[in-house]
Amino acid sequence: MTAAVLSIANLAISFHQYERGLRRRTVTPVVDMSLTAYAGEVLAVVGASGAGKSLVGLATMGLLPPNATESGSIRFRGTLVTTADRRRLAGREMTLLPQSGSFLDPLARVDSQLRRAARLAGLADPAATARAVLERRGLPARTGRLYPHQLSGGMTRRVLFGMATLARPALVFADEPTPGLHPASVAEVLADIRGLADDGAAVVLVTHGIDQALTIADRVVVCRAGRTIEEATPARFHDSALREPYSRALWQALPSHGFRLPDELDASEVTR
Ligand SMILES: Nc1ncnc2c1ncn2[C@@H]1O[C@H](COP(=O)(O)OP(=O)(O)OP(=O)(O)O)[C@@H](O)[C@H]1O
Ligand code: NI
Repeated sequence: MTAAVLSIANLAISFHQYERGLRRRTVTPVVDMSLTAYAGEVLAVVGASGAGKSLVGLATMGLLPPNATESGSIRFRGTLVTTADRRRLAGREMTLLPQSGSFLDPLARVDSQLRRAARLAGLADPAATARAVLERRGLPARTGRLYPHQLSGGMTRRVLFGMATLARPALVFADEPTPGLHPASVAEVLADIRGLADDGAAVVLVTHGIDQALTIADRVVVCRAGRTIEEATPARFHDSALREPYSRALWQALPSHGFRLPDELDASEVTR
């Protein structure tokens, strides 16, 4: 039986901002998002820039800024989790795999950051874990002595991947882990993500690379303007099976389909 690791239902996220003159303004970038990620599966989350995908990841990890309010529910392994619960789970039983190395501390060497992550995850021997992560990710031991700015793009992403997976989390929320990487590294990231799911984790993969996601995902959720509007399997992610015009437009805009954009959608909304 596959178990739901993450279940998000009707999530809405608003921000309260004070404008000049102390007038309060509320913006609601996430209106109604629902998704479920199962153990052993890759759930791809796609949609235009600004649709609210990253905010869902931050909310899942309990990392929304203090001026955010949230409604709806988030369950981890069937249990409703508050923001405090999520923070306790983050870094241990669920992790965020961020897009860029700016997530790393620029002033700390790689090995000390890996040790810190291992301590946070409650692992017994942080130093041994740090060494093992480098080896498992195919990085020479001396990588540990380097600072983030001394890493190449491919090395950075291996370190981030190693950091996000060192405690074998039940859930990995990968937020656009591939942009800026050359094709060989992209293939490696995707294979690694598939491997995490095959080892039993639930993986949420936020991506603009729909064509690549379709090759490794079990299901695809389409978001638009703060709502999840449709879910499909890769086999049914095509013109004639998708229900929503917007989802069909995403499919039509895939490079393999010649960037054919319908008139009612402009290119900036569909591609990036
Ligand atoms: N702290 C904040 N205060 C106010 N608005 C915010 C805040 N953080 C995010 N937003 C807004 O929420 C919207 C959704 O942002 P989010 O980063 O989740 O989009 P996304 O779908 O991940 O986009 P992309 O594909 O470009 O990464 C954006 O319009 C953004 O400006
Ligand atoms: Ni994002």
